[in-house]
Amino acid sequence: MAADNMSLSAFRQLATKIVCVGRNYKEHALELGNAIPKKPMLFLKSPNAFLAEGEPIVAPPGCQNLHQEVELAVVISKTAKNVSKSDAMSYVGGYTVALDMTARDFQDEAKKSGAPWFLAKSFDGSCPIANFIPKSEISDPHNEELYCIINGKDQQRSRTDLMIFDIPTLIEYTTQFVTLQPGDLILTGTPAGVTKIVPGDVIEIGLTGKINAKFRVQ
Ligand SMILES: CC(=O)CC(=O)C(=O)O
Ligand SMILES: [Mg+2]
Repeated sequence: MAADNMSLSAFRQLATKIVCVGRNYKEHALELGNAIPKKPMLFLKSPNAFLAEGEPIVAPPGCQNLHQEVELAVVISKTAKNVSKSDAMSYVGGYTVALDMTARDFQDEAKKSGAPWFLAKSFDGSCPIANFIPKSEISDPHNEELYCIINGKDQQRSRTDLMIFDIPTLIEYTTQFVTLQPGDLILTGTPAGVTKIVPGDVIEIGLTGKINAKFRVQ
């Protein structure tokens, strides 16, 4: 399938991993009392995390503090290993907007004990995604406005040029360690404004003028 013609279901089927970048927006790192990273901070969600529009967001068992994190996601179009920054954008097939749903109480507990964030970040349905946007529709992914509206009110809104590490840097850094495959996603980190989500909430995410998706919390 042509990389610029991938449907949501196609990249969902192809993806073997969702690489997530943490603390890539200064204001978000600071709102949770975290240090600004000196190099990209990566963690992983499995493809079980994908959730499409129409499917409900459900907190994992025992979670008392579920947070939303809206993020610009990059869809990889071809096998990528040891890619240089200057070549990196040729490995991008398109974009989408995703929610990095986070069981914040699980994460806080894991941080205290030095345990992995796996259950806080990679529970089933923890990555609601909007539709695929072909690369040709976004001339500069670092010049877009990302938003998250909860129950009709703005909760997160930010320019993507505020990312600490840009997309070529993230691809170069990641592919030193991990081979990215067609359909894999890089979630580029969330801006400030994460908050507690409760059953009945309606979360709208998007890129201004380009894409919008709506999810209900069960
Ligand atoms: C503190 C976090 O959960 C990091 C993260 O996912 C982010 O987007 O930043
Ligand atoms: Mg995140």
